[in-house]
Order: sequence, then structure tokens, then C-alpha cells
Amino acid sequence: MGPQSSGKSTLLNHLFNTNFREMDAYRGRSQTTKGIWIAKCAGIEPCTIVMDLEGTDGRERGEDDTAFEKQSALFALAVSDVVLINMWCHDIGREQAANKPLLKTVFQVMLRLFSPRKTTLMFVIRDKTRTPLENLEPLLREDIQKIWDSVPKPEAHKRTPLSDFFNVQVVALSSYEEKEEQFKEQVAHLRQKFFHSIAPGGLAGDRRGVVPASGFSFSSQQIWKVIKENKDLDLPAHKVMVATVRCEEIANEKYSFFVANEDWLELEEAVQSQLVPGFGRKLSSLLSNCLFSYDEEATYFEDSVRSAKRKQLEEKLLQLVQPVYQLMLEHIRSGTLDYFKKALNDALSGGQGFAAAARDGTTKSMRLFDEQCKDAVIKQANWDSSKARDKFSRDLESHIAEVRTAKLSELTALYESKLKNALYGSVEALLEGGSDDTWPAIRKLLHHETETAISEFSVALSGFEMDEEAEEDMISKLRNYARGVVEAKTREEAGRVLYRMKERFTSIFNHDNDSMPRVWTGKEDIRAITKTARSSSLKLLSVLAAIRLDDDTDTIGDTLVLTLVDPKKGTSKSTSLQDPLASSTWEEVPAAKTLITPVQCKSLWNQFQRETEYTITQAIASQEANKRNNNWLPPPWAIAAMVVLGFNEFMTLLRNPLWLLVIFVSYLLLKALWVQLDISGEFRNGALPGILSLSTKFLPTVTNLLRKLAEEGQRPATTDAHSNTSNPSQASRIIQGVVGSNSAFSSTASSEVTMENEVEYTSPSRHDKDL
Ligand SMILES: Nc1nc2c(ncn2[C@@H]2O[C@H](COP(=O)(O)OP(=O)(O)OP(=O)(O)O)[C@@H](O)[C@H]2O)c(=O)[nH]1
Repeated sequence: MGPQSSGKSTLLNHLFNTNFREMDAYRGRSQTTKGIWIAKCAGIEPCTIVMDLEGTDGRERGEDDTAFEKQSALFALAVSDVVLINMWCHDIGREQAANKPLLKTVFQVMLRLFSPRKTTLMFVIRDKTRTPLENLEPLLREDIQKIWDSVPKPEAHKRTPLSDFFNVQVVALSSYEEKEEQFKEQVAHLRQKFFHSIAPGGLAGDRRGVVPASGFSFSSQQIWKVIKENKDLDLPAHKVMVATVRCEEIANEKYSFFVANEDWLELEEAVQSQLVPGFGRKLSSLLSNCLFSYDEEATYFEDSVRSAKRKQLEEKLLQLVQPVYQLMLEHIRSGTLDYFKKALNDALSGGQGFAAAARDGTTKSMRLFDEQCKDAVIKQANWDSSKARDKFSRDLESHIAEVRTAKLSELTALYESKLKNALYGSVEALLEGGSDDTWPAIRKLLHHETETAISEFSVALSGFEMDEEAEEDMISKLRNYARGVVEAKTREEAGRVLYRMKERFTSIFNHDNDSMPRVWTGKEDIRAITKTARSSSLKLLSVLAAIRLDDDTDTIGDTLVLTLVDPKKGTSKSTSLQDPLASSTWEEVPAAKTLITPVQCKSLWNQFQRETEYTITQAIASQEANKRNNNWLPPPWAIAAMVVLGFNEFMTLLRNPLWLLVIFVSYLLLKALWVQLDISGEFRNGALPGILSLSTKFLPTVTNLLRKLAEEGQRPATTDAHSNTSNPSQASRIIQGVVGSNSAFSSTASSEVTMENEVEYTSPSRHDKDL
């Protein structure tokens, strides 16, 4: 800053290689720079921005218009690290110097900045004279001090020295117009001071109030806005405000970059479908990069604001990635659960005990789960995976319980089926046998099979490492099942006891001791056989009347025998007592074990007797018939009657034996007719159709027969001639003509007959057989 046309633009252009507009010296000393101009210094590191201010004390704005001057001075002080103040050499020590009001303004506004930092005030003495700078500087400082002292200050800064606010420096330059070369040399020397000016001790060494470059634009706008509103400019608060706005902007920008980041999108998509190895590392690195770029950009902003905004950004990012992390945990959980299921299945298939397999599988799966969770951990987040771990643990437990129950059921079903197979058929066979040994044999069988199954079952159960009580319970259930199978089978057999009894009766009744079918010749004692068969059937009834798996000390058998088979013995014993079968329960047999009650027994027995009666009757009838058949001679009285009544006929026959020949020929003719007419065949369909058919066939057949006989009779010579040759076919033809089939008599079939006989001749023995 400095008075109008004091060469500010010229100096800045030379000092920083900028191109601010300079006044054309040939056109008069008028105002060139209006407002505040800004440019980037060329060739100065670090990046340095320079502003060219409108000149003070100008004629253009008028004497009283110092508002803009103050505003621009305040703006320059608020924004800059170094303020160059142009002053004419000859103004030093002068009471009415042109820049005295300017300095006053600078100091006044400085006090309104509440700035904790020190701004470098560099007084550039222009058009220096022969007076050395060493002599000028004290004078200048004295002037400055005087102005500082004269500036009204707030109570807090009453005693604050100028040096607390400003780092005052003085340089002198030769006149640009008159000693341009020297001017340039001195400017080049001065330029050196601006290199690395932010280093400690440099012109801009106090970095306390610094606003980062990325916040400069916004900060400047805000400062200007406050200045324009003529408010106090609280630089620390402003700094916080700038930091807040800018950090927020940076954070938002970084968040948006992250959301659109290809790697993140790929990772997010991959996790939707499957577990991604190295998830934690990848995501942590993405987040780190994002936060790092925020840090990089926001590093020079106010610390607390920057950290707060960083935290917010981090939280927002974590909030964004958390569902993906949760999904990842879900993949880990389900994947590890699948692994566990497979491991358990393999171990069980490999013959490992269930409990050991479940234990090993659980340990391995938990380890795998922990490892995968560790792999998915996001460095920036302190997320607790214990909930997922607990859920996984519960999943394992419930799966183990499920498989355990299924396996136990499978095992139980297997042994139940084994027992059923072992018992079912055998019990049926034993019950079918129905004897005194039946129940002891069943008990023995049940005991043997149950113990065998239980010992195998116990070995199988040992793999489950069950507590003793539960194991006992399962064994006891299996034991009960075995009893149940026997009981069920017995009940089933009891349900068809009548059928079984009849079967047994028939079997014994119709077969002898060698199991050969009986032929009722008449010698058999049907009564005794019936009794034996009935007793045996009754034994079956008594065996099936009750379940005797614990003992068979009941008296069912005796009661049945005494009551049903030997009622006489029974009544002699129990004389006037009531019918022992007129009851619905057996003595000493609990109702649960009773299959057929006494009343049912009685009723069944009656039915049995009724239904077997026919067999006995048949046998008796058969025996009678047999007896009759064996006696083929007629009774003696009949023989006597035949001798007496047939004596005449007998004598006639003895006197004339030709009758015998007549009878024989008649017999032959009748037999031939019988065969020709196929009488038995005709009557097969009933008497009336037979008679009708025969009546139509009778005459043609007789005629045919007679004609045939006549034909045969007309060829005696030929027959004789042939008979000499002893032709067997001819003999066959004659015989066939008498007793052969119908076709043999048909003239049309004669040739076929010949053919047939010629063929048949090869086997004369067969003809004999046919004859
Ligand atoms: N005597 C003298 N004149 C100078 C010096 N430097 C520049 N000038 C001249 O002063 C005139 C004004 O120069 P500018 O650089 O435009 O001055 P300014 O202070 O920027 O002017 P405004 O922008 O209008 O306030 C020009 O004609 C320069 O040639 C100097 O060191 N001594």
C-alpha cells in the first residue's frame, strides 16, 4: 500500500514478475490502480500471492473518502503475511508526510483484527537520497512509534508494544526513473527475501493465522464481506469459520470420491454375492486413502475443526461401509457353518463318534470363523464381531442338536427295524406252532435278540457321549419296542386265531403222523383223530389267549381243556360251580396281557367246532363210501337171486355159443356208434341240446357206417391180396375205419388217411398204443 502513483505497481512487477498496470509516465500522474488487484508471483517458492492496492491519498476519491482506504488497508492486513508500504524518502521525519494518515489507519484497523500473529510491515523508502539507510531508519521507526502511540487503543492493548503486532522492516530503493539499474539491482536483492518466506524467521515466518491456499478464496471473500459490513474482523473466529466451511467441503468431496471409487464399488458388488478374501485389508486401505487425501488437503486448516471434520468424515464413511461389513460377516457365518456341516458329515461318514466329531468340527469352525473375522476387520472401525460370533456359535449348537436328534432317531430306527426283522417272522412261526414250549421259546428269542441289539446299540450310542440316564432311557425304549413287536405280532395272530385253529385242525385231521395226506380207508379212528386235532387247536387258542412275556404260570390252558374238551372232568372237579369261561378276565392274567377273554374263547371254540364239523362229516362219509367201494360183489341174496332167475339164460348161452358172437358184434357196433356220434361230447352241453344234436346226426352216421362196412365188404379179393403182403397200413386202415376219427370215414379224407398212415407206419408201436 502507499500513496497514489508512488510506484507500487512498478515495484511489484519488478519484485514479483507480475504485470499490474503501471501508470504511463508520459500521460500524467493519474490514478492507475482502482480497487485491489491480485496476481501470482512468478518464480517464487512457495506459491506467493501478491495484491496491488488502490493508492491512498488520491485525488480521485476526494479528501474525505477514506472509507475504501480503511477497508482496503484492513483487508490487506487481514489477508497478508507481508505488507509493503511505499513511502517517499523525503517524507521521513516530516510532520505532514503523505503516508502518516495511512499508517494511522493501518494501526487502527490492526487493533480490530484480534489477530494473534505478527504481520511484517516492510517500509519501502523510494527515491532514496544520499542519506544512508542507517540514518533514515531510526527516524522512520520514531515516526512509526509516534503514530502507534497516538492511535487510541482498547484497554487490553493499552500497553501492548508495536512489536507484538508488527515485525517492522525498512528497505530503501533508488529511484526507478532516475537510477533504474540500481533500482533493479536493489529490487532483485529484495526479491531474495521473498524466497522461502514461510521458513521460521522469514518474512512470513509466523504461521499462526494462516489460512490454507484451498481456503484462501473463500476466506478472502468472507473477510471482504465482513469488512464491507463494517464489522469487527475476528481473525481467529474467521479462521475457524473458514476451516469449518472448507473442511466440510473437502470432507464432502472426499466422501463423494469414495462413493464413486471404482475399487470400492467392485468390492461392494463382490461382497453382495460371496465372501471376499482380504476384505478388511482392502477396505481399510481404501478408507485410509480417502482420509489421507482429506488430511492432505485440510492439513493447514484450524486443527480442532479439521480433526472434528475428519472424524465426521470417518464416521460417515464407516456408516457407508458398515452394511457391507455386516454382509461380509454373514458370508463368513454361513460359509463357516457350511464348512462345519461338511466337516461333521465327513467325520461321521469316516466313522468318528458323533460327540468327538461335533467337538472337533466346532473347534475348527470357530477358529476359521475367528480367522475370517480377523481378515474382515476394518482398521478404522472398532466394530465388535462378538455378536456375529455368538450367533454363529448358536447356529453350530442348533445344527449339532438337529443332526444329533436325527442320527439318534436313525440309529433307533435301525435297531428297531433290526429287532422287528429278527422277531416278527420268528414269533409268527413260533405262535403258529402253538405248543407248551411256545412262550418259553418266544421269551428266549426276545431276550436273545434284545440283548444282541442292545449291546450293538450301546456301542453305537457311546459315540454320542450321552449322560447315563439318557442312554438308559433310550436302551429301555428299545427294549420296550422289542416287547411291543412281540406283543403286536401276538395280537395280530390272536386276531385270526379262528383261522389258525381251523388250519391246524385241517392239517392234523387230513394228514397222518408222517404228514402224508390221509385216505379214509375205513380203518382210521376218526373220533381219536378229531380229538387230537381239536386238542391241538385248543392249545393254539390257549397260547394266543394271553401275552406271556414275563411268565406263563396262568391256568388258561387247563381251564380251556377242562371246560371245552373234557367237560366231564371239568364238571366233576368244579361240580356245581359256574362256567369258568363265563368271564371277561382270566385269573392271574392282567387285562393288558389278555388277548382273548374266556367268553371269547368259548364263543370261538363253538364257532370252530361248527366250522370243522363239515370236515369230520366228510371224512366219515368218505370212509363209509370207501368201505362200500371196496366191497364190489353184490350181496349174497342178490347172487342167489341172479343164479335162480338167470339159470335159463345161462343155459341158452351154453347151448348156442353163437349168441356170444352176436352180443360181441352188437357191442362193437354200439361202441362204434358211440365213438362216431361222440355221445359223451354231445351231452357235455346239457341233455336237451345233446338229444337234439344226436337226433340230427344219428341217421347220417348210421348210413355212413353201413356204407363203409359195405365198401369194405366189396373188396375181399384186394384185401386178401394185400393181406398176403401183410401190409400194416392196410390193417391200420381197417381198424381205423371202425374205431378211428370221423374224418377216417369221409371219402374226401381217405387220401389224407392214407398219407397219415404212411407217415404213421414208421412207428407201428404207436399204432398199437392207439389201438
Ligand atoms: N520518482 C519515481 N517515480 C517512479 C518510481 N517508480 C515508478 N515511478 C513512476 O511513477 C509513476 C507511477 O507509477 P505506478 O507504478 O503506476 O504507481 P502506482 O503507485 O502504482 O499508481 P496507482 O496505481 O495509480 O496508485 C510511473 O510513471 C512510474 O514510472 C520511482 O522509484 N521513483
